[in-house]
Amino acid sequence: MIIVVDPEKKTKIPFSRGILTRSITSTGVDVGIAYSIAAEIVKELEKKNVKVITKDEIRRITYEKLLEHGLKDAAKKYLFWHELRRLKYPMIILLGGATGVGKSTLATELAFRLGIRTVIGTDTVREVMRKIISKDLLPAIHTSSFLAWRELRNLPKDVDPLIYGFESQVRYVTVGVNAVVERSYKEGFNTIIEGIHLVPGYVNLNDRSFMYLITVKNSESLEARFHERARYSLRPAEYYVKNIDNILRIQDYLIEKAKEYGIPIIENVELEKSINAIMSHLMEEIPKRLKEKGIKLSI
Ligand SMILES: Nc1ncnc2c1ncn2[C@@H]1O[C@H](COP(=O)(O)OP(=O)(O)O)[C@@H](O)[C@H]1O
Ligand SMILES: O=C(O)[C@@H](COP(=O)(O)O)OP(=O)(O)O
Repeated sequence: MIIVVDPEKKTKIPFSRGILTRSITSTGVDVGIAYSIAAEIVKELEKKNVKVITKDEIRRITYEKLLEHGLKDAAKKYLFWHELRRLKYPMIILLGGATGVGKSTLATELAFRLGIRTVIGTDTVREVMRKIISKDLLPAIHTSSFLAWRELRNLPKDVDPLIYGFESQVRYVTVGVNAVVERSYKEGFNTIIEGIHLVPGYVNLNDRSFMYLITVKNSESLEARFHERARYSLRPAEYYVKNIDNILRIQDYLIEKAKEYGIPIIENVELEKSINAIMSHLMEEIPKRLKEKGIKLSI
């Protein structure tokens, strides 16, 4: 067995091909190729009868192996994400977007790539609030975001009822969402929060938060997602398809807010491309924020 030591942190753990595969996958390399590169590295270490190795040595070997395989961009990303972990720079990534666009799917994949253990959905925050605050007290949170308008009485004359109702649910749920953001920031957790309630201008951003608006191209692709999701969840496609026009009107409103607040908009056509777009943006943005704090990445 090969033992991985970290003299700085005084840790000793058995070498895991799975851990190395995941850190290579975080660069966007296909998991199958990442696994075979990890296997190649293990084989070479065993051939040299290596018993103990440091994390820095693994990093160097992996970086060189990626270059050997012609994966120059992946090699650069590999060093970047490791440097970030060494710096202990906890990120709060926020994925907003209309119902069904792919937020939770992206959140799960991004968490895997970046080794982030905390993923929270705003619909979970809403569920907790529903338990605490009764429907009689706060009807707007006890229904879907795109139906909140139906629970309100005496709406002002000059407003769009759909957006007014949506904003009322967002305003209430954001109280809980901001509490999650604050705790993640204070505790220094890497966290991904995803949900319809992440609306630019409502959620409090900070120097370590990165918000993205996830969108779909059109009604047809959104409807396909509702049917796809219904295959493995109890959320019936019909319920969402029936409200698809209002859901897309909310998407138009979210796009306007994203433009107003300079939030990157990711049209979620292919999962891989969306993930790479978010990770590339993070790789550009994080060094800028670190530089503002006088910290230069050593890569
Ligand atoms: N880029 C994509 N291409 C195709 N299907 C996708 C993509 N992203 C998500 N999906 C599918 O669309 C459905 C809705 O995705 P989900 O993540 O549940 O949306 P949300 O969390 O935004 O409501 C899921 O079945 C998911 O597999
Ligand atoms: O309120 C809403 O629009 C959706 C948001 O969930 P996502 O589809 O965005 O995950 O929750 P629902 O009422 O379907 O439980």
